[in-house]
Amino acid sequence: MSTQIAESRTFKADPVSHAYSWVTGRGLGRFVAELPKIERFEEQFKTKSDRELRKYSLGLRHRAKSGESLARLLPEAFALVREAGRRTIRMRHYDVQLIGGMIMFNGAIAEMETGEGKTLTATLPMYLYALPGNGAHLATVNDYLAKRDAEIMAPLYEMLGMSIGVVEGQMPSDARRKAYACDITYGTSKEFGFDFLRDRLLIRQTREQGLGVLGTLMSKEEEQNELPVQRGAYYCLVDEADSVLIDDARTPLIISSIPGEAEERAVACYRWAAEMAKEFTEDDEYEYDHDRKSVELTIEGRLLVRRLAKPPELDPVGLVDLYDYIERAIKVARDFHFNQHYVINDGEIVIVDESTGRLAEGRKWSGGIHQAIEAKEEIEVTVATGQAARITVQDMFIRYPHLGGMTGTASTSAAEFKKIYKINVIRCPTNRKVQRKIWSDRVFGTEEAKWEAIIEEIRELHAIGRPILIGTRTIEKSEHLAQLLEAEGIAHEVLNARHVAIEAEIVARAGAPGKVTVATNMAGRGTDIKLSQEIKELGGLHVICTELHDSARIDRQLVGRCGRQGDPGSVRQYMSLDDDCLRIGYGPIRAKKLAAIGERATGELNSYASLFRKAQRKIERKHFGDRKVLLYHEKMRKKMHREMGQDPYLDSPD
Ligand SMILES: Nc1ncnc2c1ncn2[C@@H]1O[C@H](COP(=O)(O)OP(=O)(O)OP(=O)(O)O)[C@@H](O)[C@H]1O
Repeated sequence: MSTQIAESRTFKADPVSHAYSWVTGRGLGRFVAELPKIERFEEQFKTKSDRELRKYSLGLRHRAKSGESLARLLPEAFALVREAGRRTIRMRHYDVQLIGGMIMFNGAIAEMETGEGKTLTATLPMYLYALPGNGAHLATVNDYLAKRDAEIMAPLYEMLGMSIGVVEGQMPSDARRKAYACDITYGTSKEFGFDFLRDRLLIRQTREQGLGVLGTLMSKEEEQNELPVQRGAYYCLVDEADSVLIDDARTPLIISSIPGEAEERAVACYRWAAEMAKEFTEDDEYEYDHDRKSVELTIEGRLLVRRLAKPPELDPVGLVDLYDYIERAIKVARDFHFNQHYVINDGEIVIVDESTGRLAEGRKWSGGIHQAIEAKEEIEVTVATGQAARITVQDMFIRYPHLGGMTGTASTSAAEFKKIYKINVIRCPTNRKVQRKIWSDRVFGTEEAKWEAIIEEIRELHAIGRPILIGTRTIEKSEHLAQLLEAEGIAHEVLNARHVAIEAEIVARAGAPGKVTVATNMAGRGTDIKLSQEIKELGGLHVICTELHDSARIDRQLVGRCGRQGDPGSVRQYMSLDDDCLRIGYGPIRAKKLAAIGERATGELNSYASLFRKAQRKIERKHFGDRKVLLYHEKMRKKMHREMGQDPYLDSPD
């Protein structure tokens, strides 16, 4: 299949009429041709009892296990799932959702507009791939979505005799094994990846009949007769495929080896330095380089390090190392802030991705920064020990012989998907015509002028009762906007992606009359915003984008919160000449010049809008380049390991 992105097509709303009136084009034609076959089976299934449907499903399973191709079984399987959906959860898959399901079945990424019902669409390929009994996995971006989606869809699967399991963080091994033993398993890519690594370590340990690294990693009970939890990789459907396969591609999942004496000493150093950092003041004991964001102790600072009281564990540590620990502790105290750069979940530091505002689970800062922050926050210091096992998110998914994806925003990265994963992106038509109105961009000279105009727009729309959702680039900026709203006396909610479950509920209510919600772009992603008739008549939800992100995909995520399922809605993009994206895209010199123009200007500078989008494309190209380099290095690393007869996942250097 070649990379084909079909142009937008107009469809008749499915529940109203069975007849579909689209212009078939390249890429979609063969899927459209399957629809009448599915409908014929559906007619037949409508007359069957629940028991008969289940029996039919068992028959399909038997045929798949006997080697009948899944592609041949597709019309029957999809018709069964559609009928089960209608009976159990009162949702009959739209024709466009059947097309989405076929795209995902065929190893491609279905790009479906936000709100088009990806959760329901996923049941189609998941059921079909579960038939042969090798297990079908659905990877979501967080535990909350895995659990929520599995719970919603469970009655549908169960009616067809399929078992469904969820893998969550903090789950014991036997519960994990049970979840993987199910026909269908929902979980995050992080959990799937760590389970793969733990199993691999276990298998090696069993083979070597020794305790080795893992012997000490596991508890006593686990040591006895521990079995792998996974059954191997067969089919994985990746939800929010752009975010997982592209944004998180570089994230390595790492299992560390056991700390020894040296690591215990390192913990003592981090803790001591964190406690002592406050004794040092800028320009007296240390100098701070604002461009490089680095800290260097002065002579006085070094003398102070010598004088400070130290616990006995630090006796063997050289002075030069102690200077490093102190410099790092000062840097962390100055530059890394709780609730802005990181949050603490279950006693662990979780990085807040500054470009998306999303929690970057599993990611760590390097160069001892992560540990220095842990010491500052007085939580367990996870010393950087040797790696017992590692895999990148990219590698983990490449292992699945059958891979599919779904997302609202992939086509801007279609070339990258093709190049890195050899996977196509196919855009799915919408069930109802998109009614979202894109209001013209507004560009201002300074951030201050921009905020003023934003507040003005909020005030006007709020006065007529329209709900407004405002997306900011960082948590800090969302808090700044919140203060401005406070000063205006406009009641609002602020979401910073800290509590995924609660925030999903708040986003769900963002469409209520007069609601003003401020959020980083990723907060509440995957949550449906329902509108009342009254709000629809007012024009629906209005979305304000306060700045361009490093990637157009992330902007589109926010845009997609309104105009869902044919609802009315509007969007406006704001920019200012001192925005981060100009600095990152064009470098500090040109950015300074632009900012100076902005300082002098008055009123709106809307003709500059294209300059911002150009900067964004430059940043996207740079990130794509970085990811290609990563892929090359990973490939070379694995090749080297294989040539040396080693396991690329277990024998990695630090
Ligand atoms: N075939 C259907 N019949 C009735 N309701 C449906 C159907 N498909 C989806 N829906 C409803 O549409 C809403 C949106 O679905 P869902 O949240 O899965 O969309 P989404 O594509 O995942 O959105 P996002 O991209 O924002 O995550 C839900 O309330 C769901 O119940």
